[in-house]
Amino acid sequence: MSAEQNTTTQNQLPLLSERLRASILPFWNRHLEHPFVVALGDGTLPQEKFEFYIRQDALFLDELTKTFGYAATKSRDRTEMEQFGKLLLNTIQVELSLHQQYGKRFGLTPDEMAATRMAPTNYAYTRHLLFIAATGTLPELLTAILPCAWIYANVGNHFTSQNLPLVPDHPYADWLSTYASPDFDAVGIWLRERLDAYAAHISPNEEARLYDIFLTSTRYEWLFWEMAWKLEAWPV
Ligand SMILES: Cc1ncc(CN)c(N)n1
Repeated sequence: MSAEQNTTTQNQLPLLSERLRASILPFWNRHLEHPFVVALGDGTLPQEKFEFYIRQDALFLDELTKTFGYAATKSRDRTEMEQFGKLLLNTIQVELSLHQQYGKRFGLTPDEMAATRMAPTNYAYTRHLLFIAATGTLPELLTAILPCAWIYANVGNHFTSQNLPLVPDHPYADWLSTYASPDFDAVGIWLRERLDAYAAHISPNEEARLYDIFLTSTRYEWLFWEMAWKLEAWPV
């Protein structure tokens, strides 16, 4: 089956997830061009910036984990509930533990990691996700968290498999290979499948809201790189 047939069925519109991504396409590749991401990929990112990112991201992942818990409460399908449970555990066991390993490598104690305060962008992004998780519909929630999985898989794959061979002793190889792994790719694919499965039951008003949510999460993902690049702090 060709890539085109894969995302569309004959004589039909592209799938909802593809339409959402098409709507933000001008922003999509800007993630790969962000100086934080470029330096992460070629291994030149100063440790201070990566450490800042890791500390913030550990706090982010605590909140992302909760969105999977909310998702399970909004589902009526046992297989889906089970998968949300797995995603919740996976976020803690794979992603958070990766961050803790980096923390250890940088000489940070778990207490120091936990004492980190959320920077403004991280706080705002996680409030956006938690608000939708708590008050939105399941398709809204899936749409809000989809850029997290999709963009990170895109970044991981960009710097590993096809495009740039990693330099020897790349300091962030573990991070890149986690997000380039087929297991992580599968998270985004599954979220897209679920969202596309709900698409037939979504009203035009609801669909317009999904575009807005998807754009907001995508913008916050970009702002998160920016936050770490600039070591963002509360101005007052
Ligand atoms: C900010 C952010 N977005 C997404 C991911 C990938 N779960 C992450 N670790 N951090």
